[in-house]
Amino acid sequence: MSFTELKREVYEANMELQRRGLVIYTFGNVSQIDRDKGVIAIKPSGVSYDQMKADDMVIVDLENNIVEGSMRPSSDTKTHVHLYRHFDAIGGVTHTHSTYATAWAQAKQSIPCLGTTHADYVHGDITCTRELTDEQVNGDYELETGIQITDAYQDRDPKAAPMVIVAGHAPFTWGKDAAQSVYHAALLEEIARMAYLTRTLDPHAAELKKAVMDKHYLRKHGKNAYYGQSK
Ligand SMILES: O=C(CO)[C@@H](O)[C@@H](O)COP(=O)(O)O
Repeated sequence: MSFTELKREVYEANMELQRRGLVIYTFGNVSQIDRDKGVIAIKPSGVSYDQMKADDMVIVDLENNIVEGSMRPSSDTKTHVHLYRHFDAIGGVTHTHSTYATAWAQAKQSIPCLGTTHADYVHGDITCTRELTDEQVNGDYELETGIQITDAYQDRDPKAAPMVIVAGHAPFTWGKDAAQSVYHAALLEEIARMAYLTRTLDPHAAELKKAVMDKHYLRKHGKNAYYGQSK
C-alpha cells in the first residue's frame, strides 16, 4: 500500500469517529500500520476533524521517528506504536474519550460481562488497567500508557478482547485495520452505556453465566469463525 493510500484509510477511519459521535473537537486518534514498510499513519496532534485532510496524516516509523508529514503526530503515538510492537496480529488502533467508556475508566472499574451484547464481541470483562505511578507519569508517559495496556494482556489474547479502558484516562481499541478498530470503539461505547444503565437499575446485577457467554462469543469467534467476521 502506498503512503497516500495508507493516509486515506486512516483519515477515513478518523472521520468515522466523529460521524459516530465518539469524539468532539480534537479528542481521539486513529492509526494503521503497514508492517511490510514498518510504518504507521496516524492523526496529527491537535487538529480538529472539521479542518483535517487526508494528506495531514503523519507517517511514523516503529522508533517513533517522523517519516513523512508536516505536522506533529498525535501525542498518543508512542502508545499506538507500543501496541503494534506487542500485539503482532493487529493492524489498527483507536483512542477516544467516548463518554460511557471513559466514565468506567475514571471510576477505575472494569466493565463486567452483563449480557449477550457484550459477549458477542468480547470474551470476559473489558479490563480497566492498573494506574501509573508518579515516576511513570513523569517518565515516558505515552510509552508507559502502552505498557499499562499490554501488562493487562499478559494472560489474554488481544483478539478475544479488542478493547481496554485505561484507569483515569480513556479507552483504546484495536482491530485488523483502522476501520475495524473504530468499529470496536463504537461497540465499546454502546456496551459501556448498557452496563452503566444495567448497574444503575440494579447495582447487584449479576454477570452473564459463563456457559451463555461462551456460547455467544464462540459462535461468532470460535473455530469456525474468523477474526473480523463481525464487520
Ligand atoms: O488522551 C488525550 C487527552 O487526554 C489525547 O488523546 C487527546 O488530547 C488527543 O491528542 P492528540 O490531538 O491526538 O495529540
